Parts: sequence; C-alpha cells; structure tokens
Amino acid sequence: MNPILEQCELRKTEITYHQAMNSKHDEDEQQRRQWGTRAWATLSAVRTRSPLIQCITNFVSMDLMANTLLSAGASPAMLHSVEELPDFTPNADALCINVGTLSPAWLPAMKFASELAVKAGKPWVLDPVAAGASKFRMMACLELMNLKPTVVRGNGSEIIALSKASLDSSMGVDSGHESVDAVEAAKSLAHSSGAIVAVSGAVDIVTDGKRVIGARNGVAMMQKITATGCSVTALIAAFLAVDQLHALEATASALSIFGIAGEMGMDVAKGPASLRTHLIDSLYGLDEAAIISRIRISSL
Ligand SMILES: Nc1ncnc2c1ncn2[C@@H]1O[C@H](COP(=O)(O)OP(=O)(O)O)[C@@H](O)[C@H]1O
Ligand SMILES: Cc1ncsc1CCOP(=O)(O)O
Ligand SMILES: [Mg+2]
Repeated sequence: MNPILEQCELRKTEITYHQAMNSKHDEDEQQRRQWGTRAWATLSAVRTRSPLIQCITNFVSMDLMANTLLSAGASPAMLHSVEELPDFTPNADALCINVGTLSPAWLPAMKFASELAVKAGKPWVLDPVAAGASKFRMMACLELMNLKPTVVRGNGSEIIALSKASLDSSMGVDSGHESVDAVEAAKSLAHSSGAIVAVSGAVDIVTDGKRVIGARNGVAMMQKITATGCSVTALIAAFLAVDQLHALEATASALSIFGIAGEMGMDVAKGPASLRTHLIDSLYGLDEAAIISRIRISSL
C-alpha cells in the first residue's frame, strides 16, 4: 500500500479505537450514576418509611447492628423469644437472622421466625457466620437455607463452605478467602437456593446465579471492627424492606452505601475504634452528592 494511504488507515483505526473507548467510558459512567441514583432513592425510602427490622443476631453484633439500622433511618428490634414471634414477626417489615453465637436454644426461634416471615410475604436475610466451623453450625445454616431466605450475605470463606456444605474448622468468623475467589460458589449457591447471594470483601459480590454485580466501596479497616459484616447484612434487610421486588439491586445498594460510609468515616478516623463511630455518623449524614460521586458498582 502507498505509505501515505497506510498512514491514513492507521490513523483511522486509532480514531475508531479512541471513540470506542470513550463511548465505553461514557456508558460505564452512566451506569455508575444510575446505580447512585437508585442507591440514594432506596436510602431515602428507608429514611422516610423507617421500616421495622427484626434481628435475631449474635451477642457481639447487637449494639453495632441496631445503631447501623438507626443511623440509616430504620427501626431495629432484637427479639428472639419463640413466644413472641407469632405476634411480632408478621408485622416486621423484614427479618435478619445471624448464627454468630448459635446455640440449640436459639435455632428453633430462627427457623420459626423465617417461616413466619415467608408466610407474611416479608423478606428475610441470612448471615451464615462461620458456617464451616462445626457440623452443628453447618447443619443449622443448611436448614435455614431451605427456609427460603431472600438474601444470604457472608464473607468469602462462609459462602464457599456453605455452597459445598463442607467444614473448615480452622476458620472462625473472619474470612481466609478473597470475595472474588467465591464468585462461582456464590453463583452455585444462588442457583441451588433461589436466594440472592452476597459475598463481602474488597469487592462486594452480588449474584442471582446469572447476573454478577461488583460493588467496590469500603475500606480494609472495616474488617478490623467486629460486626461490620453482621451490620451490613441487617442494612440489606432494611433496603429489602422498602424495595422487595428488586432484591439484587437493593442488596448491592446497601453494600455500597455502607462502604461509602466507611470511606467517609476513614477520612477522619485514627483507627478501628474511631472508624466505628465515624462510620455510623457518616451513614447518618450521607447525602445524594456523596453517593453519586463515590458509588462504584458495575457488572462483573
Ligand atoms: N479489603 C476491603 N476493602 C474494602 N472494604 C472491605 C474490605 N474487607 C471488608 N470490607 C467491608 O467490610 C464490611 C464487612 O465485610 P467482611 O469483613 O467481609 O464481613 P465479615 O465481618 O462477615 O467477615 C463490608 O461492608 C465489606 O464491604
Ligand atoms: C467475633 C464473633 N464471634 C461470634 S459472632 C462474632 C461477630 C462476627 O461479626 P462479623 O461477622 O460481622 O465480623
Ligand atoms: Mg460475618
């Protein structure tokens, strides 16, 4: 080819490539802003409607979980006595069940409450804390999975253990896996259970078994505060309470909002103890501009 023509062809290819990259960037940016608008709308609905969230949760998490729900605008209630459930659970807007400090005495209440929630058409969320730590805990988590949770949220190790129903008794409540290593396990668990599955970590993964969404907000220091995982699970329940028909989107939004609050808290925190306080303050004060500018959700 004539060298001048060749140069022209090369230049044309270059321009087409840059145009394609620019339009991909514009599309990503548009998608990011749409997620921001959705997350803000859902948080606003929680603030306006103040959904009642019943939590049957571990002793470690009760305080942070209740304060997370309050600062997001929801109304937490830590009720777990079997005698109270028939009156209370059907009237709650969503239920959060967490097996962190599981004992045989509590399991019947967890199962009964989830059955009542399903019967009343209310969403419920399972946090399978340390699912692989013991046979008793794994059996309990599998039984609860059979009771149709709307969402299950765990860390990488928990979701991998649960999806294979396999024990790893060297693991406690902290994850030994990256969340991205649990994508296939999460998809398989979503397929087999019909639940939306969320895996928290540096990237929060949310899947219905087909779509996989990644939410990249948050800071690593959040792992150094006990019960942040438990608390974000409860926040997911609050988001589901006001947007039950879009469980995948509500779950990704709750994870991002909590992550953004962590990022903003980290701007002023000196370590885990002060981050705990500043995270709650930031969640309480979050506004639309901060969400739109900081949200990092995309398809994987
Ligand atoms: N490396 C990380 N970078 C950013 N955020 C993180 C990181 N690890 C965990 N988080 C966030 O911390 C919170 C708790 O998640 P995680 O520690 O995975 O749960 P769990 O406490 O159940 O193990 C979530 O909001 C998650 O997004
Ligand atoms: C330390 C501990 N032990 C039993 S439950 C619990 C809290 C776990 O919280 P998270 O899963 O959010 O880290
Ligand atoms: Mg946990």
